Amino acid sequence: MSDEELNTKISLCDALIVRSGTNVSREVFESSGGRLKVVGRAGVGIDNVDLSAATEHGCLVVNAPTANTVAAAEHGIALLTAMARNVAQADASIKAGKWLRNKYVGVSLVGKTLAVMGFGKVGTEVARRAKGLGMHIIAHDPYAPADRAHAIGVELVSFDEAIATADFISLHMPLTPSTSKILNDENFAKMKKGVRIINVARGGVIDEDALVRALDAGIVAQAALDVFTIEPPPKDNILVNHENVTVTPHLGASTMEAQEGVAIEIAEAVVGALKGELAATAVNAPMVPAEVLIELKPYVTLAEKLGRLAVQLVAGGSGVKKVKVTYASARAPDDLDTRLLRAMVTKGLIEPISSVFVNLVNADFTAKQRGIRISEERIILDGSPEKPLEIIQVQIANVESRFASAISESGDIKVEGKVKDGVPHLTKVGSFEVDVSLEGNLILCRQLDQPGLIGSVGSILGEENVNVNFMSVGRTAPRKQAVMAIGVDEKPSTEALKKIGEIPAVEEFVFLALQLDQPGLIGSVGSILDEENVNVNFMSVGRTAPRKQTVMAIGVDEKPSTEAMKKIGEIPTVEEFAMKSPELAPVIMNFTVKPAERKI
Ligand SMILES: NC(=O)C1=CN([C@@H]2O[C@H](COP(=O)(O)OP(=O)(O)OC[C@H]3O[C@@H](n4cnc5c(N)ncnc54)[C@H](O)[C@@H]3O)[C@@H](O)[C@H]2O)C=CC1
Ligand SMILES: O=C(O)C(=O)COP(=O)(O)O
Repeated sequence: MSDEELNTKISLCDALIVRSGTNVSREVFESSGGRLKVVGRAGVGIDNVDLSAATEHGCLVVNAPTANTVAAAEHGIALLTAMARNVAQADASIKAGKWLRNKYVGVSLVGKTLAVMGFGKVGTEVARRAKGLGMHIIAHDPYAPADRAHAIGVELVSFDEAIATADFISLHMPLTPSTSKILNDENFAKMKKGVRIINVARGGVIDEDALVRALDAGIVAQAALDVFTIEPPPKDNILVNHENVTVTPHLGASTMEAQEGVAIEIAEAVVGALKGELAATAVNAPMVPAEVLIELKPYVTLAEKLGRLAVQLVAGGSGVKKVKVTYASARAPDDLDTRLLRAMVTKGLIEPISSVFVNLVNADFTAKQRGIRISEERIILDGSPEKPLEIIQVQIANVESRFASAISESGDIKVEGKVKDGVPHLTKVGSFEVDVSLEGNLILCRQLDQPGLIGSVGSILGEENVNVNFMSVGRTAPRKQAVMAIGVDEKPSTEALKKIGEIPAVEEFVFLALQLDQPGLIGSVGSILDEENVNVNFMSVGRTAPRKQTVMAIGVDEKPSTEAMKKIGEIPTVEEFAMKSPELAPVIMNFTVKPAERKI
């Protein structure tokens, strides 16, 4: 596809898998209209993917970092040996009808010094193989641990020492702003006369014009290049046509084995990412191992809900700028990765007040863009660190609240929660202790503590058919002020909320939506049938738990058209459905709908 074609078609895609030849630019993310969720790079180098744009759009980027390592290293060795013995040039001359034994006298490798620049995966494998050829290996890598190098008999040296002492220099660092054109006129001048250069990393790490000058001046005797600043290079490229340069068209990863390996590695990573799993090879998001993720799952939900709750307590007009998240845990700080939790608090804080989609990838970016500063604090508890966390607390500073009781002694909006039996609970609002599971929506209500109040609120909600799933009252002292937290499945009508506000003992109250509204399933099915003039004579919904899976049974007088059935099947929340033949009518339907567990 051309760039234009990719930009046009990308809005139809949830995922994109590329090699180095596709430029995944900012325009690609912008053209995707938010649909693109993951970019998979079937290889190592991600310099062809605009990572900042991906991050800003909440699009995960994953790569396949290991499956082509050996292929790239083998190609590096192939270029090294081919260059030293003029294999490519000699081959071309013979095919041109010549027999030039004197012209193509080579150099030996044994005993020569090879500088491996970038001692990562490929660099290490090149070093191992070159040792087998009897070469002396030095390496330069500012981030590689010296003991890993020592373990395979390689000495880590400074950049200047590496380039000044080497007979051969092999490049294996990524292309970044700090490695761009790192081999330039100044550095070629420091090299041993007659040095030979191999590049299977990225063309951009060499200043190609400077390399031509160094070749012409005899500083560099030969170069072998698999990669170029512009790929494919223009036909009249001086470097490509230079006598002393051996070139291949970016073949480092191109073996049958490596391509099969990266294909599998990237397919698994992309499928995992689309299922919402965190990829182990994520490039622009924290990598969280699967076992940590399982353990943190309920805390992740708690963090998001606390953020969602806290921001809805902020009075309109007061901007959220400073947020503090406090984690109380018996675990040592480096034993608890809070990046995921912080990202989820951010998601909870931002989503109710904007249309931005926030995920682990763009949480920090989005917060920064909106000028929200999120700081974190740890409280180390005594005791056994079986649970990763005891308490998560979210505080919003310098704001007014719609619910004055949410303001703590320190003047901040403060909410606190715990995970109990795997379920997130709200345990504190301001300085009031409460205990309410954060499964549905929430009504917070401050009242004078007096008998009969719970009953009044309960019956207003009951009349409205609003299911109360949890209720908890925390008070400062008996018959003084109390905060009542009521968990409700549905949003009560404005009328019902007004009635609650009118109960004389209620001093203030607030309704907080903790989950995004789901599309009305009953309404969707109903209107499809209505359009078709199909009379619905019965409808019943039974569910296992609020907002979980539901089975809906619909009695209809007429048989809906195939078209209508198809439309029902296409409603996104419908997982499966079937129609019993109307010929079997009358059908006696028996439903056993378990009442939702009530605490009052
Ligand atoms: N020609 C081809 O087909 C292939 C090319 N590659 C390229 O090879 C390079 C290396 O890949 P891997 O070894 O898998 O990556 P890697 O991430 O394992 O290793 C890169 C190493 O470079 C080091 N490094 C970073 N900045 C440096 C600097 N300024 N000076 C020296 N070292 C520095 C890093 O610390 C790291 O150890 C990448 O550029 C990659 O894109 C990889 C596979 C195939
Ligand atoms: O993995 C890399 O970094 C490579 O350079 C391989 O690129 P390719 O997938 O062969 O276009």
